[in-house]
Amino acid sequence: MDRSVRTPGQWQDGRVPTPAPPQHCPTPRELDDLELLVGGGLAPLTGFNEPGSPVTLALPDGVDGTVELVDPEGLPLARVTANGGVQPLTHPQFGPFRALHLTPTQVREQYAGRSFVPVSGPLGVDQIEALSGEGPLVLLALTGAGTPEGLSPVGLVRATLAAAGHLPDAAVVAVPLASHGDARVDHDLGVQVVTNYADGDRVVALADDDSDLPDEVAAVVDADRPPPERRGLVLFFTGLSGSGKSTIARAIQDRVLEQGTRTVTSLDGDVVRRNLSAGLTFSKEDRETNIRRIGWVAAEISRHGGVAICSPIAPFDATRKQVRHLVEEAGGEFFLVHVATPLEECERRDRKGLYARARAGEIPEFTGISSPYEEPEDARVRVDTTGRTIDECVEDVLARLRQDQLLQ
Ligand SMILES: Nc1ncnc2c1ncn2[C@@H]1O[C@H](COP(=O)(O)OS(=O)(=O)O)[C@@H](OP(=O)(O)O)[C@H]1O
Ligand SMILES: Nc1ncnc2c1ncn2[C@@H]1O[C@H](COP(=O)(O)OP(=O)(O)O)[C@@H](O)[C@H]1O
Repeated sequence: MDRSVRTPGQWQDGRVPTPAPPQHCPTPRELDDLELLVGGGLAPLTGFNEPGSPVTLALPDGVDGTVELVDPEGLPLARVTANGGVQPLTHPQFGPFRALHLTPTQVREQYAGRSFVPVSGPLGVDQIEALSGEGPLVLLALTGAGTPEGLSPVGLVRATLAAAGHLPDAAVVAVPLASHGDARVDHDLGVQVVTNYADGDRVVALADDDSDLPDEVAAVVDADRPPPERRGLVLFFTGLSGSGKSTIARAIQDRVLEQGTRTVTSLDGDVVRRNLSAGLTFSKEDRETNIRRIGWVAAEISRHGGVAICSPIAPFDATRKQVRHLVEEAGGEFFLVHVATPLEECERRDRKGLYARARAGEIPEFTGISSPYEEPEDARVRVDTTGRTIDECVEDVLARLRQDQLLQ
């Protein structure tokens, strides 16, 4: 028999392959928990969803058996069984400072006998001074989602390395201890993780400190979290068709370009629909996809310190909040403007004749006529353009931007 020929659905040795489990990409918090679970940092916990444990994993509806957890690039990291048990598959290999992500066992091999210092923010000169008499140290940079104070996870490692340069003998280890949204829980979990890393060696708690940062640390903080006027900014206009979003957005874009200190990308509703979102309809689902795409691009722009000006209708509150979350996670500032021109005025303008066609039933699911618009309650500026000049409306937005020190 030719062993190279397999009956479809059979391995070479005749076994029938079991179907691959569904894949799921966890949240950043869950990915951090997974890394600690697999490495033994959360011992005695070894799996997700143990009774009373904050280390939980939420799976999409309809997924209840074994699941393969993948990182955002699709690399399979672990299999998780229905009861939360974790079987590791691959260790994450990429990501900044990956070499500093050690397990408690690796830390034992390299640094047993040192004193351990949990670090969640940039170290000030007084804290460094206090640590300099403590002998050989391991600075545990607590980089998990939501834990670093005023810094990104990478920024915290860079700031801790800069501080270590001021100490006689300090190694830095990155520990992805994530916040679970409750101070008490976070504290208890932190103690558990740090105890696992120190394994009986001394733990040194940092005293509160409002002293200056050493120059090298301050430079890291400044680059990682620039002041508002240099931080990435997403100016997001929402409102009915014809309310004035594009008109105001274009004028503001010109003002920012005239100042010459920022790069600007425009993500106008109509333009996006001809490019990034070509082919999408105006169903609720497609509108949400459209806004999430705009939000994703805008968040990336803000991550690099640029200004993104978006002007889609964006009628759904939950989708707008998702965009806010994406942008804030990227370190950008999300500035929502509600162009609150009432339907009657938009319909009176009817620049493109769309309202008339929608009323005639020629355009289904038209916002304000046959599709809902959910008014935002979290807008920083609300502008009703009725009876006002374009300049007045633009000034309303610019004034608030200046007040919040987001533009000069
Ligand atoms: N059914 C329906 N409902 C609303 N709008 C419609 C519709 N069909 C076409 N148009 C035109 O498409 C523009 C809105 O696209 P957006 O991408 O901003 O909409 S959404 O945010 O995805 O809801 C909108 O442009 P603006 O006037 O710039 O808002 C309309 O000209
Ligand atoms: N104060 C104002 N601010 C903005 N647009 C105004 C104002 N007054 C009248 N308009 C007019 O209303 C229309 C708004 O269209 P547009 O900016 O394309 O709206 P949208 O992008 O929300 O669909 C334009 O023709 C604009 O000239």
